[in-house]
Amino acid sequence: MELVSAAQMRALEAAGMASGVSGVELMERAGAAALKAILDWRPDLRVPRHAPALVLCGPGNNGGDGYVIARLMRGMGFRPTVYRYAPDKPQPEEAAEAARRWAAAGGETRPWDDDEIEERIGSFDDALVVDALLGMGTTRRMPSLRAFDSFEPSVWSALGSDDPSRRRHVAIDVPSGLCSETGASLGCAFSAQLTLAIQALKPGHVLIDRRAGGHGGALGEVQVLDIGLPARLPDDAPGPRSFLLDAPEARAQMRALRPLWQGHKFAHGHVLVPAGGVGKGGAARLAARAALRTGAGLVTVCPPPSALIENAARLDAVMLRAVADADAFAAMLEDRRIRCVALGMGLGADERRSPRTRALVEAALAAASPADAPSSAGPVRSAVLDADALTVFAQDPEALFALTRGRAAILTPHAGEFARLFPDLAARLSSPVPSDDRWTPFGRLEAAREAAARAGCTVLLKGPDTVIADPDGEAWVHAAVRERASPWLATAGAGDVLAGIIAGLASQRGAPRARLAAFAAWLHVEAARAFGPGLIAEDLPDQLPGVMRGLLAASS
Ligand SMILES: NC(=O)C1=CN([C@@H]2O[C@H](COP(=O)(O)OP(=O)(O)OC[C@H]3O[C@@H](n4cnc5c(N)ncnc54)[C@H](OP(=O)(O)O)[C@@H]3O)[C@@H](O)[C@H]2O)[C@@H](O)CC1
Ligand SMILES: [K+]
Repeated sequence: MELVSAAQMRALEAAGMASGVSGVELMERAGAAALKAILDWRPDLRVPRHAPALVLCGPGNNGGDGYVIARLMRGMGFRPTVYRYAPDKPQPEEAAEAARRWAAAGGETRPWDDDEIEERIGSFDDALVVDALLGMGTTRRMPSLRAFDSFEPSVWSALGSDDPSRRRHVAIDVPSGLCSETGASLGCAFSAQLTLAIQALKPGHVLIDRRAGGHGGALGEVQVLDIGLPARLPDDAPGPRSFLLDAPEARAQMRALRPLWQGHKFAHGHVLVPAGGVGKGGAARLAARAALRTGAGLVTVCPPPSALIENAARLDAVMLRAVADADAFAAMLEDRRIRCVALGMGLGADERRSPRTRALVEAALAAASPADAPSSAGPVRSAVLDADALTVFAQDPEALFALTRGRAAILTPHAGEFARLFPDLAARLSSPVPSDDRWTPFGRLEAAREAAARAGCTVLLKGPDTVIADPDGEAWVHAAVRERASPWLATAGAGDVLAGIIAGLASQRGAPRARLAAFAAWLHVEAARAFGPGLIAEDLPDQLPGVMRGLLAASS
């Protein structure tokens, strides 16, 4: 599913209007679809028709949606009151028309008043609250709105009102104060129990912003409302494209692998996983097993000769070959059947071990295919760099980027490794939204894109909301949030398994890399969810066959 930026949403809206639908009609559709969704979500609200409701309307078109909802609710017998925020600000034409229609229908509009809103909420804790203050047009820090405190989850749980049957806080498009591009809470944000995204999901619906200085802001359940705009972005829509790796896409990725499973084991590709020395081989073995379980034809763990016996005692289906140094590794890489090298896991980044780690990285990248190799050039060979393969370049990230630029490579940093390679981007990601005028949204998508452009290869920034970007700007988000949250993945070695899954997929299909890595993140999370509590990293690879079988069954 595509994640649509505010600028792209405007292009979509313009395309809809060019096909003859007016802006006023789009707003009417948005309002009607929102009210239907609210009543489907809480069918009990259909019954006591005189239920009180507060509709919080802002100065822009998000507010316009609110006036339409208020009018339609009134027509159904609700008693909504509109609170107008920033009443002196001129409204766009469509929103002004929606406000006129509301007034013509006899609706009551009151100026914003924190005390009054708080009081109303206090006296009607069963009131439906519709937040239509700000949507995609939020460009700067929100002033602190005391009334928003009344909707805070902690307040509702203290009142005993967080019981699912009493949920009533609905945000139109995005909770006001939450940046639709990044998910950042811009100072003060509405806490919703249901968020109704107009026409498409925006990045802010799936990204988690961890920066300090925000207050409130929750999405609750997220639904997308189709208001009849074109399903696809026009070709000339601005900005790079972003996608969510959701269940339909995971099934499509699985279907794309199926034809590859009919050939010889070498047709599935051979993966090499360099390992650390004595006592340090566990991480590489975890990655190797995951690569094999994901469908690599052959997987070989390559420890230094001193650790050969130890690894031999722990491996069966995974093969083993000692690699004394980078020259021996480079010689091994002359075998064209090797389709992927995954390295960094357990290799070591301390003074003693980093020369070997660095030399192996250099050899792996020198042997990786050019990123833009045509399919006529034969199978792609990729390199997956994780953990110590990244950390050894902390003092000199440019030296790494000189090797990765233009190569079929995937860097898989977690937040700490990302900060070592891209300290300025990490600092921007965590700095509070400035209180001065306009804010240029900078979130995980922007950070991953910038990192991929710098490194000249694919970058996967790990997290519950994993973001993967290619250097051309195409980006994928894999969101293990809400119903797909998988707290069990916070276990030692889980990252090694992810590197192995990526390698297993890359050994079968070398491209497109960002998409493939996003699918790996999906498999990784589903494996964790399939196992559930008590998960340790060793359990993950053996869950993969069941997860993949499930995807195939769902897509046949
Ligand atoms: N596109 C579509 O297909 C459709 C879109 N629709 C709806 O339109 C919504 C987008 O509408 P929008 O563009 O008018 O922006 P919106 O969020 O209402 O706010 C703009 C106003 O807020 C102000 N403002 C900004 N930041 C602020 C702050 N921190 N604190 C205070 N004020 C702030 C800003 O002021 P300015 O920055 O201009 O000074 C301006 O006055 C979209 O989310 C969806 O709900 C549907 O109706 C139909 C189809
Ligand atoms: K809103």
